[in-house]
Amino acid sequence: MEKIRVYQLAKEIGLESKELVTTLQELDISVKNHMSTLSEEEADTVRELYTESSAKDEDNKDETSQQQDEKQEDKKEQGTTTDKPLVAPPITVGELAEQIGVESTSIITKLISKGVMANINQNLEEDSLEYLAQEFDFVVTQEEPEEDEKSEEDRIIEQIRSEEPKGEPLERAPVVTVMGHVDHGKTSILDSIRKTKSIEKEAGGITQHIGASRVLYNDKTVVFLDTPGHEAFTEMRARGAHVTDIAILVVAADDGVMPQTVEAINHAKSAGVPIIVAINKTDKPDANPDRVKQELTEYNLVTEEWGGDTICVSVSAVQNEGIDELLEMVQLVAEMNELTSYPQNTGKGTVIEAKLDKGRGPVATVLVEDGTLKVGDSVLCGSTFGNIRAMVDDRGKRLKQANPVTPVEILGLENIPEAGDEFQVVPDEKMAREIAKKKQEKEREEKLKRSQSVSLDNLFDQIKEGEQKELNIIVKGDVRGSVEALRESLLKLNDNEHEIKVNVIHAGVGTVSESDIMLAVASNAIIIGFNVRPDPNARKAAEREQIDMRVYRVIYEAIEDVKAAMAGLLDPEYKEVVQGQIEVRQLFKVSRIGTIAGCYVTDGYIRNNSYIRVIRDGRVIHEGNIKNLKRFQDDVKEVQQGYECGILLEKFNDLKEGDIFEAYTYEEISPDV
Ligand SMILES: Nc1nc2c(ncn2[C@@H]2O[C@H](COP(=O)(O)OP(=O)(O)OP(=O)(O)O)[C@@H](O)[C@H]2O)c(=O)[nH]1
Repeated sequence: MEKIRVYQLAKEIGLESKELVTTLQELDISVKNHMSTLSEEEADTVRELYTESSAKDEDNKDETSQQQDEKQEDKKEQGTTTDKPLVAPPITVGELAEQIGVESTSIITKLISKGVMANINQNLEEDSLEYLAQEFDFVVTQEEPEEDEKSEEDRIIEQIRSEEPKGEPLERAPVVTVMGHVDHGKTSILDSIRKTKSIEKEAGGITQHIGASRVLYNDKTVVFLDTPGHEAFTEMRARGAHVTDIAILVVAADDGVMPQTVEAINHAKSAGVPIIVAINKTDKPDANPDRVKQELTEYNLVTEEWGGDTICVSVSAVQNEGIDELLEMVQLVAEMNELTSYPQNTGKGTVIEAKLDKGRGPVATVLVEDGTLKVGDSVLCGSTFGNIRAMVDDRGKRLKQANPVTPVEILGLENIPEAGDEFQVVPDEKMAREIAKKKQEKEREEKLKRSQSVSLDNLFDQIKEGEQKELNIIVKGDVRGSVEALRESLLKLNDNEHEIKVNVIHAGVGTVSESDIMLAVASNAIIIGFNVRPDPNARKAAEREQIDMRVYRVIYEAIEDVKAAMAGLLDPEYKEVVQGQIEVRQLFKVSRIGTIAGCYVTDGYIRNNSYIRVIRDGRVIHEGNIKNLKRFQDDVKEVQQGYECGILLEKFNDLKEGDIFEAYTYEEISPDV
């Protein structure tokens, strides 16, 4: 039987897709969004309804809301406030999802069923929040910070915002990030979109690479962030910025789902950003889009033609094919999420990138997400400030003012802000300077206090204090089998009666990378590695961001540690401290002695009593002791970074050039007083 998509039927009967989705849901016809399909019969019912009886429709609505009211009453009666999560407004859909541990899409769906259209970056109104509290079992607190605890900055910004929103909301352009595995064609898709749809075609300008660019499709603008990949996306998120509205996941049709595809899926999901799949390279003879769709189902991305609600578009970036449909889908999803802004508000938004230009001083590209930014405005931008001296858009055009959502390069800041920093127009420069100074001090203090990120050591205390209701874990391992085994065992911990829920937000094969650390920061997660080590940059990032990262060689031990931490029984007396990284450059086989490794200390130092982990291609292949540490002919106690040395390991000779030794030791943890 012929099937029809919701948006097609909506077009046919002259309705907005979202209105039709709401009506269908009220009629108990199971649809998720505009891409869901309807049977001929269901479509006919709807057609009849719209031609015959709109009154009946109204009745249905009343009934549903009455039922909902009753349900809410019931819940109110049963409701206790003891162990429910506390949620304090103002809060966005995305933040709420994170706080109460549900998918943002579930919240959005619930809101739609109540006739409220929201996207994940939208602040929830009191009514909606109360309604969601009933549905998801949390408690809304009105906990405002004590008046005198509020910083000057909060007070001023609050005052500015208290007069908002001003005027009517206007539809705003969606902001899109392209993600996917290396070489699957992210840049090619972006290029093809820009080449065929760039606004410059109409305006005659020249594209400037300022970090984000606009394209025009169906007379509507779509903003693309120029740096593809989930790393940049999550780095911004880790800094608290929620810029992306939609993620395009690029998967090459001849290669299928690869490790970074999975990473991108999990990064987008944990941010609650809707995913549109672009199956690329469909021009290749060995392209197999069906295999890609099949593989995606493993990650709960089921294409709508197979009954799911994931939009998959076949494209060929090199032949510019499918690009129109891809943009059409982006606009449909944007329409469903009802992205709006208030151009009459004071300008605010997010920094996309920033640099120091020799001639022009600090230059930042910002996305104006709400309000209007004008030349001459005083702005607070992260912990710096300034007066906007000039603005240039992505076509190299000088602007006097910028509306949402325009990417603009701004000049006039005192210092270089960071990507992900928020900017806000404030009444005058003096105020901006004062607030910025206070903000810098506060940031310094906060940096010192930042040990509050979750760790197995403080988990139990946080559970007791009600701060932690779930434990997010990122699992990395050497082979898929062990990653899956570890993931499943961790999830089984949910069967026990612990007061905390374990979520594995990402599980992947390979070393722990910097992007895993960023995901951990953005999602307040710990990292468990199995037979893999972090790369040096990841280790430094984990230290800087104070992420709890643990590496095991036995699955059972990892599970036991998490279990013990949940029960408050983890009582580590020692912690591992990495001393240095050493590269094996040459091997000397000496009979009766063994293999001596000619090494170079690339980072830190090594001692003759260090423990050594031998790492090959990111995998741990041996752990043990040093038998001999030498500089030339002499035994030495320590060798520092930048020096060569000879190392003979105890009980291990199966070395290869290029192996990495990680030197480490254990330090006693002084008991808390
Ligand atoms: N045949 C064919 N080749 C494509 C298509 N899209 C991209 N390629 C090729 O695939 C290779 C990788 O494309 P990129 O666009 O650089 O891929 P990417 O995902 O941005 O790669 P990284 O930036 O390295 O992560 C290039 O050689 C492209 O020419 C396509 O639709 N068809």
